[in-house]
Amino acid sequence: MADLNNMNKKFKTLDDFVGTHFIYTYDNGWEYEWYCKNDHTVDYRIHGGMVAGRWVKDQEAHINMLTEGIYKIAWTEPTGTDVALDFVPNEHKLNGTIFFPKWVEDHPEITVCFQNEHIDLMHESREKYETYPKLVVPEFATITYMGDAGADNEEVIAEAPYEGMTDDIRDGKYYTEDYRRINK
Ligand SMILES: C=Cc1ccc(O)cc1
Repeated sequence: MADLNNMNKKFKTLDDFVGTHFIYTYDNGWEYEWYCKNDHTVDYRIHGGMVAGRWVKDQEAHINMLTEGIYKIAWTEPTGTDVALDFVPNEHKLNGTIFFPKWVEDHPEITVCFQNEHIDLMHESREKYETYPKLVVPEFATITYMGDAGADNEEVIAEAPYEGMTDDIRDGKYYTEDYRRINK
């Protein structure tokens, strides 16, 4: 049986981190949901902030354990946005830095979609609009949910975010005991 919301989980190894599903709120109020799908892939959904509504599956990422229980993840996106996350899950916190190209700051609505179905539009937009100056957003975040979804679970991030979704997940109303979606 998978642990749905295990805020007491203790992280030691990279294996402890892979397969974990997190929800967290940045100090600027932006709420994100992020899944370490395997040791080189992440899925995520954005619930609050400049690009709320955006969701992404199968983003390639560099995922490393820096020292016991501390993890660094970095990737570059089809939009040209770069992301670096430092997770300290045993303390329920992380530090994230997002480097947005100017065009995403100017036209965030273009990126608010299920990106996997609009990769060409992301590539066209990053050529068409301005890259610089970049908008750098460095923030600490507080983790409000940690679930053991297991690796390569396609049901974790499988639909667009909706109002109240993160409450449903935290309240145990969204996934079954074996971490499948309840309402499909
Ligand atoms: C732009 C993507 C993104 C995903 C997760 C996160 O914490 C910050 C940015």
